[in-house]
Amino acid sequence: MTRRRTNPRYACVAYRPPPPRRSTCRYRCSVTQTQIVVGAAIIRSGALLAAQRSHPPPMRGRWELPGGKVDPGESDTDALVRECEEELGVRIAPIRRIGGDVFFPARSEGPEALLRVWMAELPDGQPEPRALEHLSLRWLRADTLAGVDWLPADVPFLTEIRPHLRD
Ligand SMILES: Nc1nc2c([nH]c(=O)n2[C@H]2C[C@H](O)[C@@H](COP(=O)(O)OP(=O)(O)OP(=O)(O)O)O2)c(=O)[nH]1
Repeated sequence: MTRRRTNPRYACVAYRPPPPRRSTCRYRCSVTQTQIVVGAAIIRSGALLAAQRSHPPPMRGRWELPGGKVDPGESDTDALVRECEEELGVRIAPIRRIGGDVFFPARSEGPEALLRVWMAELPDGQPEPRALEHLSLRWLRADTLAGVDWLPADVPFLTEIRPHLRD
C-alpha cells in the first residue's frame, strides 16, 4: 500500500493554518515601543557644536549632538527645537534631515531607541550648557571632529557632516 507523505497537521482538508498574529493594541506595535531621539548638527562658521553628556554614568564624559527624546504626539523637529532650547538656551533652525534611523540598545529601564539627525543653523545667540545635562560644549572643526569620544549612535552621521566643516 502506498502511504501519502503528508504532514499530519495538513492531512485533514478541514484544517486551515491560523492567520498571522496581528497586534490588536496599537501600543504593542514596534513603532510606538521605539523611543525616538533627535539630534542637531548645528554648524556655524565651519564648526560643529558638540555636547559632553553628564549622565547617566556609563555615558558621562562622552560626546553627542545636542537633542533628546521626542515626546508622545510631538513632531521630531518640534522636539529638536525644544530640546536644544532647554539644553543650550538658544533657538535653532532645522534645515534638512541627514542619514537614516540609527538604532541603539535600550538602557535597562527603557525601550529600544533610535537616533535621527538634522542639519541646523543657529541664527543668533551663544549656546551654553543648561539643565545639568551637559558638562561642556565644544565647536569642532574638520581636523578636531574625530578627537572627542562620540557616543556610538552619533558616529554614522559624522561622515555626512564633515564636508561642511573647515580645518
Ligand atoms: N545621542 C545619543 N543618545 C544616546 C545614545 N545611546 C543612548 O542610550 N542614548 C540615550 C541617552 C538618553 O537617554 C537619550 C537622549 O535623550 P535625552 O538627551 O533627552 O536624555 P535624558 O537622559 O536627558 O532624558 P531623560 O531620561 O532625563 O528624560 O538617548 C547614543 O549613542 N547617542
